[in-house]
Amino acid sequence: MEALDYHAEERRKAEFDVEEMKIVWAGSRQAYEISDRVARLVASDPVFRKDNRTMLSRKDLFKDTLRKAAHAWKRIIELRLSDLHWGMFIPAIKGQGNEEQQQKWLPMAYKMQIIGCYAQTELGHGSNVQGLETTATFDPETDEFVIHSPTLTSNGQDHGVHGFIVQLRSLDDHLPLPGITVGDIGMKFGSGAYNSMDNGVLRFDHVRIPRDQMLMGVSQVTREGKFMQSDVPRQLVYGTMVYVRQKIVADASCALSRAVCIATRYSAVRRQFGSHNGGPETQVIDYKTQQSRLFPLLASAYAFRFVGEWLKWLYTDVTQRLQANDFSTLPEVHACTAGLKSVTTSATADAIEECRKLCGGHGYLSSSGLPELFAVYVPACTYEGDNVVLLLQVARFLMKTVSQLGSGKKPVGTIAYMRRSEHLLQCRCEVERAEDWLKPNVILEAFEARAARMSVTCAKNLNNFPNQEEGFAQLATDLAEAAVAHVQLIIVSKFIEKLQQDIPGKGVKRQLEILFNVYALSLLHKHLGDFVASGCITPKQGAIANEQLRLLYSQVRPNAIALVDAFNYTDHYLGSVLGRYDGNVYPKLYEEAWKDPLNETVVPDGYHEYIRPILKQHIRVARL
Ligand SMILES: Cc1cc2nc3c(=O)[nH]c(=O)nc-3n(C[C@H](O)[C@H](O)[C@H](O)COP(=O)(O)OP(=O)(O)OC[C@H]3O[C@@H](n4cnc5c(N)ncnc54)[C@H](O)[C@@H]3O)c2cc1C
Repeated sequence: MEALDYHAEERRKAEFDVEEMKIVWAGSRQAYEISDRVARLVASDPVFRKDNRTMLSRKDLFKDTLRKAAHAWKRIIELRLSDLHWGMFIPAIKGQGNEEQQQKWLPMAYKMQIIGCYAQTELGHGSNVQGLETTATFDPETDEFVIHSPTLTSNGQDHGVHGFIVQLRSLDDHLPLPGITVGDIGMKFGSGAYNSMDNGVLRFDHVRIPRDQMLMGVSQVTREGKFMQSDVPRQLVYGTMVYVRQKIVADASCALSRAVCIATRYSAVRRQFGSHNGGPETQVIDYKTQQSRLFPLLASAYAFRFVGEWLKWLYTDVTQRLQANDFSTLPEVHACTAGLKSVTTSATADAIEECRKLCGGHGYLSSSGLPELFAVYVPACTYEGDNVVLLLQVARFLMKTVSQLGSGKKPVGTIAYMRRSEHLLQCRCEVERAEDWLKPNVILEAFEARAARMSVTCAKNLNNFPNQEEGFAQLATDLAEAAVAHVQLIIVSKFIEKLQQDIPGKGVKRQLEILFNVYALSLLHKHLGDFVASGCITPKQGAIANEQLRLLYSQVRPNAIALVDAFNYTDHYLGSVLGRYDGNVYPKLYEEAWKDPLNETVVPDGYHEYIRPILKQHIRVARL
């Protein structure tokens, strides 16, 4: 019997080759084949079952996650799959360790003979790394460091923040070693999500480690206790930073596309109002308000995917330059990756919540998959640099660039547009009709002009303060907004570069052009105040952009289901009744409800104890 597909009609409407779009989304045919194979392997393996997660206690959830991780590791070895992406421990050794240390620690870490974490944040300090209080004091008599928290002892000299490898637990019985207090920080946001793992709480009480366990890639302490910078330039650590941020941006496109896939499929199944003569009600995806909330998110998922792809290239480029002792692009790369981390993660966190609302009341059910996705995703706005703190770093870079404009120092890479600041500060947008807003060069210039003008205005306003730091503190909000404008320009320009490539497949490029226009014009609409206030466009041109956006939504509509099918997500990966590939939502929602332990008895536990006595009592009306 042929399987039911409630989305079949939607899929027939698609105007492009979905299989080809899957390859564009994955980045290459090979990447597509690998991700498809791994996703199917995981989906068909009962150990990776996840439909019961929200019913498990914290301890069972944690243990179940360990079981899955161990099984995943076993399967990776059995099937000879290549590297997993390791979060922070391995990148820290790679980025901060010297060659000898890398040779010693990395093979063990890759084989999981040692499992590490990255412990930097303290209760008192996260963003302000210089404010960390744990100390490492060198003892020349024993050739050891004494690691201690909080600050009690010191040799009187502060040499800044450095990485150390400290063994926390015994490799035999997993007990914490002497002087180490280690545990879990406590229950975290949401059910499932980060509660499936332990985020550590850790204290050191005069813990001694050999001197060579200080990560000595960029600075070192000699046998005599002399602190020295190594010959290797400090900037080398930036390679690791670009790698980690590139991964975070790629994760943003995954989380966002996952939420959008659920909301789009459900919006095509869900019907409300509009029935004529007993006919079917309107699919909610046909409401313009639904489209104007959903389609920009769909377009953002593609935009983040492409900028993430470009970041992979940037990582290779930076690595090659660093090896050749060329540090010229580092400030720009640092600002660009910090900004992209901030903007893509904030947008994704907001988008997941919007997708929950787009699914109405059912979006609030755990079985929609959205609550856990939200809980898992939102800390990305905080870890690896708080998003606001990162934007302010970008703003500092922008202010420096503006201040150097007259000096002959040419801005490079993603800030190269500032070379044309004279033009961008006075150019006029030439849009007269709605279709003028479809031209990539028109959009690009509007975004460049907005970013340049906001930065230059901030730089001018800073001069009104007695000193730069005071100005920076007072104007922080404007500066963060200027940084957002700069980063959105980067995303828009990388989408344009993607469209300039050869993209095969019937109708594929056309769909991407439509999505590009939706992405850029919806941003323009959202930030209309910036564009108009900085004089980049007139209010009328803003209204015309909105008109064009409405037309674009109608073009996305018939392709919406196919555009989310192109993500190639298995039902197992989505973990959502609402986002099922076949759209068979209602019977499955009903089935899910009966799995809840509350439904194990028809009379809930607690009724006889608490509710019945109230119902059966003779209520005495008291006179006050
Ligand atoms: C799920 C999760 C996993 C984590 N994993 C790790 C890990 O493995 N290892 C590790 O070491 N740490 C980890 N962390 C900690 C994380 O890196 C820090 O929480 C993060 O760097 C933010 O620092 P903070 O907590 O000090 O925030 P704060 O800096 O205290 O932020 C509080 C508020 O102050 C604002 N703020 C701070 N400074 C400024 C400023 N200069 N100007 C304007 N506003 C400012 C922020 O925007 C924010 O709104 C993890 C955190 C989470 C949530």
